[in-house]
Amino acid sequence: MPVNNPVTGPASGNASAPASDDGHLDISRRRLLGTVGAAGAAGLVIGAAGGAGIASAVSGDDSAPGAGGSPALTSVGATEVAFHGRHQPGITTPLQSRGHLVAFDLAPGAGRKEAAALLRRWSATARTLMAGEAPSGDTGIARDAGPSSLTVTFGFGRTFFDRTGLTARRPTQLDPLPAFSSDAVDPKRSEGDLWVQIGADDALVAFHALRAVQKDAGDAARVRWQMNGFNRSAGATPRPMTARNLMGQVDGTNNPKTTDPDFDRRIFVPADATGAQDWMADGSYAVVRRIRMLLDDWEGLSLEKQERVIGRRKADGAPLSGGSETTPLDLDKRGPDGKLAIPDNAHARISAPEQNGGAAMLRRPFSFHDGIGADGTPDAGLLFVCWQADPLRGFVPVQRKLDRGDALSAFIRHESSGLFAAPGGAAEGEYVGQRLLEG
Ligand SMILES: C=CC1=C(C)c2cc3[nH]c(cc4nc(cc5[nH]c(cc1n2)c(C)c5CCC(=O)O)C(CCC(=O)O)=C4C)c(C)c3C=C
Ligand SMILES: [Fe+2]
Repeated sequence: MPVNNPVTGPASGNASAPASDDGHLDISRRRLLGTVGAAGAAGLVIGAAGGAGIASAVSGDDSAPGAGGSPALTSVGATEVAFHGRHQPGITTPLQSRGHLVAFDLAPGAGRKEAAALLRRWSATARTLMAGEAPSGDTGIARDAGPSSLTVTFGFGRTFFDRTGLTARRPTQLDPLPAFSSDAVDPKRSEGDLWVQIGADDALVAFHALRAVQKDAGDAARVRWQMNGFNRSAGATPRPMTARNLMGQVDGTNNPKTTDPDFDRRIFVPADATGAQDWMADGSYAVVRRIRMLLDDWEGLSLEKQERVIGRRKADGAPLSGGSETTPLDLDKRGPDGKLAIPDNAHARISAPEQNGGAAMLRRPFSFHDGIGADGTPDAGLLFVCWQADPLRGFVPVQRKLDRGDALSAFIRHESSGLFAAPGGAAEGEYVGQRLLEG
């Protein structure tokens, strides 16, 4: 499958079945949603052509295109991400074009037992849907579509541990994020006992998963907040390119790459983690921020000023110090006028790891647009999701620095915030979080 997110590069293993490095199953023999009904029909089976991930119908005569059966899936629908693996899916998976973020609070009276049953249900549903199969009693929303790179990722918020009697197993990494001076955070749309991130390359597949997750919650948990996001569709550009955000910037260039020697150390909790975070082995911490963009103000800036706010060219994302998109920033370079080529308050300079004691995170955002306000301004921006082995060595130092002097601050507003511990991936026969809930 063409990767629409070169920033994350080839991702680390996430498949127990034959899979590529990024957890996409190259050879998929799954029943399509809608073909597996109550009758358990011998449904259409797809096979993704090795490597390219292009689907072709191989089930039998009546499934061939034009023969009265369903036509082959397109490449977008055919791509499957493995549920089981060392890490949860949806962390190093290439950005999908649709996303839903949803936080739940456990219902009054629900404790560890109910939470364990819920995670077991959610994991079974995620596994089924990610394989392109239909759960029993399915809504049919995603009928006819393939897995479409669906990922479902689960995390635990700070408050989960007191509610389930697991306070002793709460890692210090879940301590509240510090308050930042530019925060305008709405507590009702922040945090939560449990968090689910859904991503897919098809809007109906993504919504289908959201409904399934909500239904599975049953009496055990209630939705606290929910947000919808999007990214560019796979195949929209002539070649795979780094995503753009709603300010029009190329966004994601300097993300850590899975091929970096220190990638795992920066993004994932070590496999031999001990103490209160032993259950977080191979997991990662997600910081989630709904960041509103003040687009009228931003779009009022000249191109030159916009580029100086970020420190990169808008057209191709190249640093203002020269080169192409992937050329490293030259933070010392000065122009003929003696001024720094990348201004001292440019976002890319301030957030660079070398300016923050090596602090790094894997940014994996979705854009959002929730309509136009009475004042005519779009309620739009970035659902900023970043992953790291420890927020105190990732998001926190960088945001502290940005808070003090980022030229971008005048054009954005952090409106909600969450910090969640996403445990390692579930092995076959396990559910996500089992080591915490049954350990
Ligand atoms: C605290 C972390 C960060 C927040 C919050 C944040 C918000 C934010 N960023 C952009 C646009 C861009 N960010 C870019 C780079 C970049 N941003 C962060 C961190 C936060 N951004 C980091 C760590 C980096 C990489 C720095 C580096 O290593 O050089 C860029 C440049 C291209 C790129 O490397 O991705 C853009 C563009 C927006 C619009 C935004 C809030 C809405
Ligand atoms: Fe940024």
